[in-house]
Amino acid sequence: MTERPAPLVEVHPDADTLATAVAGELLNRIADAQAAGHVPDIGLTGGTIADAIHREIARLAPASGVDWGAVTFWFGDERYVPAGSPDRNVAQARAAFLDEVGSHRVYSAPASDEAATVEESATTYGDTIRSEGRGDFDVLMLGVGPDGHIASLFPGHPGLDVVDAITAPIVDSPKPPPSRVTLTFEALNRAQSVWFLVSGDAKADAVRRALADEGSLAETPARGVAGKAETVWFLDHEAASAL
Ligand SMILES: O=C1O[C@H](COP(=O)(O)O)[C@@H](O)[C@H](O)[C@H]1O
Repeated sequence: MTERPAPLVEVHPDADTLATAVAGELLNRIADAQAAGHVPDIGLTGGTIADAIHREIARLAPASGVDWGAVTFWFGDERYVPAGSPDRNVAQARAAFLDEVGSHRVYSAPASDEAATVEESATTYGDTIRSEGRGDFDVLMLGVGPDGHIASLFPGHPGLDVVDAITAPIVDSPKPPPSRVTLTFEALNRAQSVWFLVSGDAKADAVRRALADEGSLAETPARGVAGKAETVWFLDHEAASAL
């Protein structure tokens, strides 16, 4: 990775205030990009704090001035399960805000009833990124697991070693469901802004390891991603408690 700005840490009192702050900041970024004549590419994530942020986006959307037809949404990872499954990250985001705001520029890896294999799903998603996107996210949001995983890049997992590809199939994820598609480090590190979203004391040690001066990417995959223009860790007090 080329030299990147040092990460910033922004600590909020609790998960609710964190969600409101991130949602408001994202809406501002999208509106500013659109005002400058740009159609931003935004990377979404799954997970608990992401869901709270998405619901805040829906609440704040009417006053945001965002043109929902002029912003493209992607997912850092997706679960290879049937399209109707609530386990799909895209299903979670659609239910929380995408359907409500009427966003149609939404891309995720094909579901298990849309692609014959998880490998095919990963290849198709990579092709879609090349054909429909710039491959350079304006803002990429990433949840972080208690083990330090981001997207579907898990500690000690072969997915960490994929190079020369922007997507990878994951067949034995330690967190269910086992079959997933993830963006690789190579793709994640093309983002201008990377925002890590973390709440709860169960993740405090992962946050500490990710931000420590020394440490291994194999143990804490979150260490392997940084934005070209900025990296911000949005934390609540509990997630920041080991810093
Ligand atoms: O499996 C996943 O987990 C992480 C974090 O989820 P959380 O429930 O611990 O918040 C998420 O960022 C990732 O996109 C997802 O597929």
